[in-house]
Amino acid sequence: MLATRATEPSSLQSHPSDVSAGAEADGADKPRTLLDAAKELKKATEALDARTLRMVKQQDEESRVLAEASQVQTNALMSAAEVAQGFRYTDTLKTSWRPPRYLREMSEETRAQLRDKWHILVEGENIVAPIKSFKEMKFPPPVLQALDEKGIKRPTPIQVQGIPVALEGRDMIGIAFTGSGKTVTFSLPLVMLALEEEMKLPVVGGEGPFGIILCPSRELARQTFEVVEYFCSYLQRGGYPELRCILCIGGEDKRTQFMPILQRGVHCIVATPGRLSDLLNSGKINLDVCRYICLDEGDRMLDLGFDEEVRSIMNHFKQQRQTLLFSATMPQKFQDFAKNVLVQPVIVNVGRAGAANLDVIQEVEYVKQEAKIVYLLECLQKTAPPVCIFCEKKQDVDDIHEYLLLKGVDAVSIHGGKDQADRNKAILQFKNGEKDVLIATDIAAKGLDFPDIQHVINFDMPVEIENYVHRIGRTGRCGKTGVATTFINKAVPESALLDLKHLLIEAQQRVPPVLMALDDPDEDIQDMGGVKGCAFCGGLGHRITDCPKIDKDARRLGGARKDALAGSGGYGGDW
Ligand SMILES: Nc1ncnc2c1ncn2[C@@H]1O[C@H](COP(=O)(O)OP(=O)(O)OP(=O)(O)O)[C@@H](O)[C@H]1O
Repeated sequence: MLATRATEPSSLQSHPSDVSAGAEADGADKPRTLLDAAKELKKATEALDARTLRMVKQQDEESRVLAEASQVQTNALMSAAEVAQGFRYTDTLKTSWRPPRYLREMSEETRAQLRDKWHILVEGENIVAPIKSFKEMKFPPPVLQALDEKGIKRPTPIQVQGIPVALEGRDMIGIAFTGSGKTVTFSLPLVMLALEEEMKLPVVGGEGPFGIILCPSRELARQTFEVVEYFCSYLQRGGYPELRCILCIGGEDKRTQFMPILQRGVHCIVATPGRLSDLLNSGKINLDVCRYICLDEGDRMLDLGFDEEVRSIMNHFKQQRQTLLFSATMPQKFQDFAKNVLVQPVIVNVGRAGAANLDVIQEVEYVKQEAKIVYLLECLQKTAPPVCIFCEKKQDVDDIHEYLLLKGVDAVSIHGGKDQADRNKAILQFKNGEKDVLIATDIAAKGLDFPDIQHVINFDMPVEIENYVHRIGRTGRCGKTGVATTFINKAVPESALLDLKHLLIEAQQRVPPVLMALDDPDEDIQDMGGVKGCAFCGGLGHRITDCPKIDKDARRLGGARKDALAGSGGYGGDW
């Protein structure tokens, strides 16, 4: 019995079996005594204890770091009154929308099979069946026509499940690859809610909105606003009532922006958090009848300095609202925390949150710092335009822009330091195909839908792997393929390189020798407590205790929030 038990730990650890092999070699003809077996067992147990202790310590430390880091995010989704009173809504909101009868009667087993077919993972209770066509989602004819004319014939997996969940009024966390059609998933239910309200009782001056969509950048807000307006305009042309939408973003004149519309009553608002929060606090807009809020790039919104603004917006709700969070990157633990504040939420997940879009061919090249700008020109030859170049620093954006113009490349650039008119013009020219190359900071990395980008070049590797996923996601959108090239060198922190290595492995891409040679984190630690990689940012090459993002948050919580972020050339306030 003792001898059998002694062999168990040795299969888990290399040391004990080495010892045992050594013992056999030393005295091959000596019989193994019970004392030998007991010694081996002791050694193996000690090694096992040390490993368990290390893992327990790591898990404790992770829970502590995570609890601190996530406090800001969770509270941001509740109003001050709700937090103070410990008040929770328990029932989900109801809408008049119902799926077709045959879907209502569909067995759980068939629902699960359909979800498997589309690679959709769901979590939550009483989840509506996935619906394979927009017609069966019961959109009115003008909406179906609008979709069709945009080339949107069949729903993508996130739409198949996400749209019915949102139409039913459920709180939701939607996670799907970049370019997989999340915007339509949260915009159409808002339009339908506004239409239903308007048809019940027409909006009067000063009233509304019924729903808001928050976006982390002005450019993304404008793009989403255009999508919402597009559907509303088709409805009106099709004989339905006018639905009025406004875009509330910084850097533009408020009066011309929307004052005349507010005087007539507004149905939908698309906004950046800073500007909307200002307008609410100054009493120009109210959320008295509002019952829908969607945070696009929800995780980024709450961890990049918008938490105060989001919380301040939440304070203006007078009733229960439907809350939706969408992103391509939403670490497991963020989902766990969001689940605590949403009301019976449904999580709809297509692919691992934070995974790269598989339609993007990812190439990584070692380029010395001083050679990067010259090599960039060669790299631009890889594909036809349009091409996006991303940099961490505003200064690099300006330098590359100047260099490419000198070399005769038709390029435009944007970053947070440019004035809004220049930013709008650059985006418009690039979207229209008038310019071949856009050079940008992460300001353009999230959510922007440029048609048919062929190639994304990362002039430098972002420290946060999520930014990498969003950047390369500007290409390979909605079923098309694209290429992403990333320059790396000694200046890139090892944790970023490790995250990149594991992301490439996951996406079955070629891993260059320089990344292959990196020492991986301990395997036990890599996949521990049911969390693969970092619980906070989703990076696969490090744990939360070494997360580069938490460092930034710590600085932020220390009071230097906007400055620290503004310096990065990326986020910061309402940009
Ligand atoms: N069902 C569909 N069929 C074809 N094209 C679609 C469909 N749904 C959306 N699209 C188009 O796909 C493109 C990408 O959609 P969208 O911008 O919503 O992606 P996303 O998932 O929000 O990406 P990101 O994570 O980068 O924000 C858009 O041009 C959109 O019009």
